Amino acid sequence: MMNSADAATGAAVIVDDLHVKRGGTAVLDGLSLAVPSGAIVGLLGPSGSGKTTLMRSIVGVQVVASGSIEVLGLPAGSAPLRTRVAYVTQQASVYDDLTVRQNLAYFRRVLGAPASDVDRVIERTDLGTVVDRLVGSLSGGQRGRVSLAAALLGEPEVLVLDEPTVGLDPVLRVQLWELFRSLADDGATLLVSSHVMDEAKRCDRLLLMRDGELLADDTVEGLLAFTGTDDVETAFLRLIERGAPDLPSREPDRPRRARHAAEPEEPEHLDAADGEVSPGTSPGTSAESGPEATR
Ligand SMILES: Nc1ncnc2c1ncn2[C@@H]1O[C@H](COP(=O)(O)OP(=O)(O)OP(=O)(O)O)[C@@H](O)[C@H]1O
Repeated sequence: MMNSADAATGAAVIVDDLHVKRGGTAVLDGLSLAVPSGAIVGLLGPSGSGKTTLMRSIVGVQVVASGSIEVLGLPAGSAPLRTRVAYVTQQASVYDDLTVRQNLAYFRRVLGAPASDVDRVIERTDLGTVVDRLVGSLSGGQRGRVSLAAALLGEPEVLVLDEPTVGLDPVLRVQLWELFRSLADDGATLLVSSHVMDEAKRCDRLLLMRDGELLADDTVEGLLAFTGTDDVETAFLRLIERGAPDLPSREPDRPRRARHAAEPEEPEHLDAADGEVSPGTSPGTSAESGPEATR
């Protein structure tokens, strides 16, 4: 099986031996992985397994203790990536007192995207019937789509989406996954987190996480074959029973570091509580309180 983490070419994101502490506790402890270009990669794992922390690290809004993260060949969070990487957080934080169109027009200007982009993303996210409504009057699912629309402004090459389908009905979930697929078909790379294991089958590759560790980095078919199971949920349980991590796809010359080896000291520049990076890397982008479309 291919180990995407080691395929230096064709990877949009390469994470190597990443250590992150939050609240003084090791949350990611030596994580290495890669996200292939033009693919939809599902980031799955139970609540608290570190999915959001990994995504925050990849978009450059999380202080990391050690390790490296390369996005499109550049260090995560570096200035040239601001218009090339979009981040949609779990919490919608578009402006409630502006209409859909006003929100998108605002973010469009901040990003320096072409004016025609507003209509393009409205159409792509199927928001045409609510463009003149205040965002505060929309349903949760609609607000989420406004966030996604904002993230699509400027046609970012990498989209990092934190649980974008939470709270959506099955029809909307299917529509959203169809949109993700069309974005990938157009060449975008998508990293999409989810609790919902049955969404895994819509992904080109899966990263299964538990307790800040990677249990698997494989295709759905590869994962099912390796675990001898029929569905991803059972495969996940099987990996836990087997005492994973023992990644099937990892190459022998890249041994996985022992879980508690080389625990780094917390760097001096970490914020006291959490290791948040200050806002300011992109328009309205604080780590957890800014607009969810973060560049
Ligand atoms: N601001 C914070 N301060 C301290 N610890 C935090 C903070 N945010 C998250 N953590 C801890 O980091 C760990 C990983 O959290 P994270 O949000 O990355 O997990 P997750 O897999 O995204 O969870 P969920 O699916 O519930 O969103 C958890 O143990 C969590 O309690």
